[in-house]
Amino acid sequence: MTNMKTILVTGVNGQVGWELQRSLQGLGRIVALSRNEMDLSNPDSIRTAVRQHNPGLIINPAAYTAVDQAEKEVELAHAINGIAPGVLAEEAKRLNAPLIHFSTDYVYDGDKAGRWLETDATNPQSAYGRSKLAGEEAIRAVQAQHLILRTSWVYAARGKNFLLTMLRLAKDKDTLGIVADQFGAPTWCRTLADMTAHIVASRPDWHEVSGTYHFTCSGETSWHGFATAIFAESAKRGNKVPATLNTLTTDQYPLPAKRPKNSRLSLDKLDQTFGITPPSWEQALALCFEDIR
Ligand SMILES: NC(=O)C1=CN([C@@H]2O[C@H](COP(=O)(O)OP(=O)(O)OC[C@H]3O[C@@H](n4cnc5c(N)ncnc54)[C@H](OP(=O)(O)O)[C@@H]3O)[C@@H](O)[C@H]2O)C=CC1
Ligand SMILES: Cc1cn([C@H]2C[C@H](O)[C@@H](COP(=O)(O)OP(=O)(O)O[C@H]3O[C@@H](C)C(=O)[C@@H](O)[C@H]3O)O2)c(=O)[nH]c1=O
Ligand SMILES: [Mg+2]
Repeated sequence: MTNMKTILVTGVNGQVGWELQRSLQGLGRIVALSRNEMDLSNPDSIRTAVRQHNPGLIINPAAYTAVDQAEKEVELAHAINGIAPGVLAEEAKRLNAPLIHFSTDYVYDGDKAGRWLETDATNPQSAYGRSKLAGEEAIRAVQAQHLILRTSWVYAARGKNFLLTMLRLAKDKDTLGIVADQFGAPTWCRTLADMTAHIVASRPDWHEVSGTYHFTCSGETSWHGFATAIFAESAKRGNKVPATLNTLTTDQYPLPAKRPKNSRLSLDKLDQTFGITPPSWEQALALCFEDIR
């Protein structure tokens, strides 16, 4: 089709960027760029690439996602996660195109009793979380049409993630210790990509829906619960799994960056605005295992 709009996707080799190419098929002419084609740490590179393709929609799943490393590379993380989203928003505004951006549960401090609402105060506890919050604020300041989609605990059958770390550790360890006092929703990258495509396909009034949304699989668990489910799925497929999964407290697994204890995000706004009820994290995990085989 000649009159299909161009959809520009950043970070094509990332977990979510990779799946977006697949899920967006048929919704536009997809231009999915790697770091070589658009370097988010360089605003001029961003402007040049956007102006070359003149997209009708920009989707930005690219990010600096190494949470512990970000404590040491604060400036680089800030450039990619904090500055670049604002530049993309300015470019989107010039083109009168919406920007769909991904953010994180790590913008919250994790100290709430119940599920977080999008209207709750943010208070990031890590350099990564602060950089992602800066990116959100930069987008909102531009006042372009945008969706900021806060997701959590993203995994895939490829890339770097907790699921693949667990499967790797299982190969030579019989006992693992896993944090059991941090709660959230593991989210399959394909669920994210499919829900994003669903929103795009529904052709919303972008001005009306502009704003910030929680965007995860349904349900909740701890990292220990997630690991337990991962090994249950893996064992079903005849793989060797650890005999013992010990529960750890956060204090027993010290890391450079502080993680939120409660990352449980309310999905009510997503349902009310777009009529989306995400699959449970358990359902999505089983489907992801089909993809690994
Ligand atoms: N992973 C998670 O658990 C969570 C992620 N999120 C957010 O969701 C989004 C998607 O995350 P996910 O797919 O997991 O991320 P990944 O780490 O899998 O992918 C990130 C992508 O960003 C690219 N990238 C990094 N730096 C640059 C740069 N300077 N210029 C251009 N591209 C760059 C990487 O490129 P390259 O391949 O070359 O390294 C990579 O392809 C991000 O916004 C992230 O903050 C939110 C909550 C949880
Ligand atoms: C490998 C391992 C981790 N853990 C714990 C540490 C930590 O609390 C938790 C998760 O560890 P990870 O380092 O994989 O997760 P982390 O990199 O913090 O994952 C985060 O990434 C960013 C990008 C986000 O936006 C977040 O939503 C979240 O997904 O599991 C164990 O308890 N035992 C282990 O053997
Ligand atoms: Mg990590």
